[in-house]
This record gives sequence, structure tokens and C-alpha cells, in this order.
Amino acid sequence: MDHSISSRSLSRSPSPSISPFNSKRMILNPVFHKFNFDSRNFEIKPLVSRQNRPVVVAVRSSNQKVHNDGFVLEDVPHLTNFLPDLPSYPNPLKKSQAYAVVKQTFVSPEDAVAQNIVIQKDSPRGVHFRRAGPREKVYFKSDEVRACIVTCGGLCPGINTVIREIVCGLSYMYGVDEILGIEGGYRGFYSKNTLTLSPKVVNDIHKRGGTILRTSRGGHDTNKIVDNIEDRGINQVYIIGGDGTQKGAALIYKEVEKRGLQVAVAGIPKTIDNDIAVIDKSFGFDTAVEEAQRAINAAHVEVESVENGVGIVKLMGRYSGFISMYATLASRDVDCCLIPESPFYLEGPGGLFEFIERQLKENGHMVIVVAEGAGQEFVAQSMPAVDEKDASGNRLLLDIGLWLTQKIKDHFTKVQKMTINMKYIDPTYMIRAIPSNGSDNIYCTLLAHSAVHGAMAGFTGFTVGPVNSRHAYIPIARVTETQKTVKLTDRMWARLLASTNQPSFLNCSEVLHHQEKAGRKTTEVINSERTTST
Ligand SMILES: Nc1ncnc2c1ncn2[C@@H]1O[C@H](COP(=O)(O)OP(=O)(O)O)[C@@H](O)[C@H]1O
Ligand SMILES: O=P(O)(O)OC[C@H]1O[C@](O)(COP(=O)(O)O)[C@@H](O)[C@@H]1O
Ligand SMILES: [Mg+2]
Repeated sequence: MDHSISSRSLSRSPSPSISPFNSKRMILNPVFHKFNFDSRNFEIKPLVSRQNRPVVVAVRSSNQKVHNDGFVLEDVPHLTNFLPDLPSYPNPLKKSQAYAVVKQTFVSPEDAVAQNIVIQKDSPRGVHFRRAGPREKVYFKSDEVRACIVTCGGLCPGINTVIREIVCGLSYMYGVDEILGIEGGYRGFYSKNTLTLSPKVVNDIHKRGGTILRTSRGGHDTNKIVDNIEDRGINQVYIIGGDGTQKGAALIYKEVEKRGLQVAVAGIPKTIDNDIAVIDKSFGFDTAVEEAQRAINAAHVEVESVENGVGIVKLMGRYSGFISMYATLASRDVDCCLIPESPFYLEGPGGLFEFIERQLKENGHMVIVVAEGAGQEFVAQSMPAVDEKDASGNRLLLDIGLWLTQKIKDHFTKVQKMTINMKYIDPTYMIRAIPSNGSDNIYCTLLAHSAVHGAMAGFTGFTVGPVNSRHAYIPIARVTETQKTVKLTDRMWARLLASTNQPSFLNCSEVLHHQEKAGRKTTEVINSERTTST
């Protein structure tokens, strides 16, 4: 049986059925379980830890801590959790010419991906996720699949590639030919038209930025969306979007389960900010970092050609400074990188002005990269209180780039009486409104195919993504409960400080203290600055 280690298998036993969002955990006895599916006996081998400890299958709620020293599987739901009599069929990939020579076409039901791969000899095996990939059995007949794809939230390079590869994956691997594109994000389910998608329609779309399905913020109405899914007879829903979108996907999945519909809900995580928890990296991030090099390069060329040139490049990153950090490290032309996670100050010893003065004396020019979410509390103090949010409820950011440019200009011309040449470059949308590069295209393909294999195999309420380079099915709540931020105590940030030689603005104990609540603090600052400003 393919999903032998899942909570679903457990729910077939006399044990109570397990919902993916409750907090039950069960220990499998290290004996073989036999179930009869489709007149075939499948032998289910329980997983045991290397130390021969019983496996713990953890079905986690957002506040649960896994604290077992054995093997822990954080599993995703399966349609048979709530539709126990659902029939299964042989995977059509068995007959695929392309896969004929593959040594192991199907992922072993026991394969799991470890969240932590750096461990010590006696450390616990820790949390694992189900490995993504094709299964021997599928829970949909190809000609009965009616799939839909929706894209929500901000843009990101590679969305069109993901759309293309879901369509081509469904069509070429599984023979599915009913695929709908929902136009304009979540609200498109109930207020917009649909597009009929086929390999022919999507053939060239990966060469274009944006999303052919268009996107939107706001408009998530679970009941209306699921009503529409039912009305259209959709049974596979592919949802491409960031943290907000994935929260919406979890609600759709819950409603589908409540109504007992045979609908697989698969999330594909998207964000330019790379702040989605658990997964290694979000698609399009590398492309954006590459594109940011062009802006940084332009700033560098400009400022090295004038007297006392100071270039400021503002890059995206609402709560996390990954784009800025990686663009800085990649470029080597950046003298200072300011991110939301690392507080900074302008005046006095160890401050930004002192650093700029030193750089100008030594080099005659400098380049600063600033993430859009950095220093929001400063900008808020200099502006009247406003309370603007986007349609999804995300607070709109104040322009740190313009604020910083003005502050530096004022300080050096008025206080220091120096001639200074400021060049402010804001390539915000330019780094995300482009097609994905080659490696992101391949990454998007793997994400899309993993999602298709997962849905066909009957998994639902999951997000796909690489964990330590292996693609996995991750419970949606796991990727939405926290946001990934730059850790000031990690070696990557130290590498950045060493490469720019910028001040760290915090002493050692301040860093540790700040880091403890860094992610939460950044979110709090951004979400509260409008109301606290005077
Ligand atoms: N907590 C939530 N619950 C349900 N839907 C949400 C939630 N947060 C956002 N959404 C919906 O997800 C979509 C995209 O969210 P948004 O925050 O704009 O972008 P992203 O998904 O990229 O983070 C919007 O349609 C929004 O209504
Ligand atoms: O102007 P828009 O389209 O709302 O997008 C701006 C925001 O979108 C982002 O690019 C990413 O946000 P999401 O991943 O939530 O879509 C942020 O960096 C930025 O603040
Ligand atoms: Mg978001």
C-alpha cells in the first residue's frame, strides 16, 4: 500500500481517525499491518528508527511541539481519510515510454525526507515529511479528472512555468485533458471567467513573466470557492501562492473534507521574498537575485563615476531580507546591506553616517542595498499616521529608500558641509516581473510535477517543496505558521558582514536578544508602525 506510513493507514485500524490539524500522535507497533485494497494485499512495514525504536507518526497542530527521540513523520492528509471506500487504480506512468527505463518509477511508500540532516551520532532522528513523487496507485481515473489552477498574491518569476508544467504533467504523464485556469486569483472562482488549458495553450508561457491566469489579493471566500468547485465538478485544485494563499488553501481543504468531496487540494508555495518556512528556497528567488545584480551594478557604475557618490538600491523583502542579503553577497560591490531583521541607526559611533563618511574617505563612493521592510519604524516617525493595507490585509510599506536617501543627503550637505552625489535606484518590480532563469525553470517543473503526482495519488491539504534538496509533501499549516527570516546568528549573515565590512549595529548580546524574537518583531514593527506614529 503506497501511503503505508500515513495517518490514513492508521485511521483504518480501530484507532480513531486522525484529522491533519488535530494534535493526535500514534505509535505504530513494530509489527506488519495487512490491509486489503482492490483485492490486493499490501504489506505495510512500519518504520522503525535506527535504534529500533517505534516510529511516531505525528499529525501536528500549529502549536504542537514534536518531542520524541524516535523517527517522526509529519504526514499530509489523504482523500481516504474521509472517503474510506475510494477505489484506486494502477498509475498510468507504468505504461509510459519515457519512464520505461527508470530503475524505480515509483517512490517507495516508506521514503521520507528529513527536516534536519545535520545531526550528531546520538541525536534524535527528528521530523520527517513524506517524500514527493509518483505512487504505484492513483485515486483518480485519468478521464474523470477535472483539474483547475489558480494563482494568487504578488508576482514572482516562474509562475507561468509552474502553470505550464502542471498542465503538461497532468496531460503527458496521466492523460488528463480537462484543465481549467481560474482567472484573477481566489475571487476568480466565483466572479471571473475560466480558461481552458492544454499543453498547446501553455507551450510558450514560461518565456513570459507574470501569470497568464492573472492574480489578485483579497477575495478569499471559502464557501463561495468550494461551492464553485462543486458546481464545476472540479476534483483537483492546484493553488499557487504565498503564505496568505496557502492559508486560504488550508481553509478550502478543510471545507472540502467537511463536505466529503473527492477533491485533492495541492498548494505550490510562491513568494519572491523567500520567506516560506520549511522549504529550502522559493522558486523565482534565484532569478530575482540575479536581476538585482543589474541594479546594483548600475548604482556602482554611477557612484564610482562621481565625487562622493552614494548609491542606494531598494529591493523587495517585506519581513525578510533574503533578496538583499543574497544580492549583496553575489555582487561584492555593496558596502552596506540593511534588512528588516537587523535594526540599524544613523547617528553616533557605530552608526550608518559614520560608516558612510569612512567609506567615502577611503573609496570615494559607496553602495547601500536596503530591503523594503527595513527601518519602517524610522519612516513612520517622520510621517503622519496612515493605515493603509492591501486587499489581503497586508500593511503597505513606507518608502525606506526615499527616506534614507533624504536623510543621508541632509546629513552630509547640511551637517558635514560635504558635496555628496546621491543615486537612488528602485528596481522593486523589475526583479520580479521577469521570466524565470534556467535553474528556476527546472525547479518549477519539479514542484509542478510533485504536486500532480501527489494529487493523483490522493494526497490533499499539502504543500510541495524541497526540504534539504529532496521534494516533499508538507502539511500546509507547517509552512504558514511561521515565516522564514534571516538569522543574524547564522554564518550566512556573518559572511555578509565580513564581505561588506559594515557595522553590525548591535553588540553580541543585543544580537542574541534580538534574534530570539526577530521574526515576530519585524512583523510587529511593520504591522504597527502606522498606528504608533505621530
Ligand atoms: N488568513 C487567510 N485566510 C484565507 N485566505 C487568505 C488569508 N490570507 C490571505 N488570503 C488570501 O490569499 C490570497 C493571497 O494572499 P496575499 O497575502 O495577498 O499573498 P500571498 O499569498 O502571496 O502571501 C488573497 O486572495 C487573500 O484573500
Ligand atoms: O505591490 P504588490 O504587488 O502588492 O507586492 C508587494 C509585495 O509583494 C512581495 O513581493 C511579496 O509578497 P507575497 O509573497 O506575499 O505576494 C513583497 O516583497 C512586497 O512587499
Ligand atoms: Mg505573503
